[in-house]
Amino acid sequence: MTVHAQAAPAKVPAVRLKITEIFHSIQGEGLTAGVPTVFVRLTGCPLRCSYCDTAYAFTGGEYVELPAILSRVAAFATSHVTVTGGEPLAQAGCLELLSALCDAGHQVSLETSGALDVAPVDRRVVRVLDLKTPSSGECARNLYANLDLLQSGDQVKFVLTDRADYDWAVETARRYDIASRACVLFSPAFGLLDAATLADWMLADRLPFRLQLQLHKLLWGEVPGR
Ligand SMILES: C[S@@+](CC[C@H](N)C(=O)[O-])C[C@H]1O[C@@H](n2cnc3c(N)ncnc32)[C@H](O)[C@@H]1O
Ligand SMILES: Nc1nc2[nH]cc(C(=O)O)c2c(=O)[nH]1
Ligand code: SF4
Ligand SMILES: [Mg+2]
Repeated sequence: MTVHAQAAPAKVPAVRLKITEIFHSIQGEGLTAGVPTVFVRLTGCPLRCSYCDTAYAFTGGEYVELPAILSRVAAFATSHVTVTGGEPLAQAGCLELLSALCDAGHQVSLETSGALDVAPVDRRVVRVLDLKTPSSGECARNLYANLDLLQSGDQVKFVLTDRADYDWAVETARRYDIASRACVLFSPAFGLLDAATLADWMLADRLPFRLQLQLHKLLWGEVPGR
């Protein structure tokens, strides 16, 4: 009897993502501020917001395969995980990463600029959607169709630099009735808009939105990996 050599199974290339850093910190933003969290920061962003505090993630980074990312995250033994960047959705493998983190039992959130479609994001992930304000210089990139995809627990964030941004954010939140779909966060651009001034504007206008300060910067200043 002739024995035929079996063809080796085709090798499926492992998903790999370009990573700037994976670190353990206190969640500084959004509804879980204060909760110990692991951050996975993906490299690269197609936007250039004027105030961006993470320009060091635009370039560089190292490719890491998905299983290695999962074990680096697991090593921190922490339930909450935030995938951020750069713009995480700019890498196709981000979708698989998000699902794999959920499958591993983590409570996962995604920080995204709102410029890319969130439709394919795993339903188990909390979406923190930034709507870029005029002073960011990237307002034209906002994908408003994303607002129709928000689910309970999701958050919409406006980072504000001045009064014109504030007025625009109030009007935009009203026009799209965002508060009925998600928690609305108003955050001062760090060092550019005084937080107390923003708080006074919000109180004067009786806004039912949440003031968000970047807790990690109050704790440690503006340093990478925090
Ligand atoms: C660095 S971005 C990464 C995720 C995504 N690219 C985005 O813009 O949402 C994470 C969050 O930090 C916010 N952020 C960046 N620079 C900031 C600053 N100087 N002050 C306050 N928030 C800032 C962004 O608006 C965004 O909500
Ligand atoms: N501590 C801490 N909390 C954060 N929440 C969102 C962050 C981000 O850069 O997306 C961030 C960050 O960079 N550090
Ligand atoms: S989208 Fe996010 S990472 Fe990109 S420039 Fe704007 S704030 Fe920075
Ligand atoms: Mg940050």
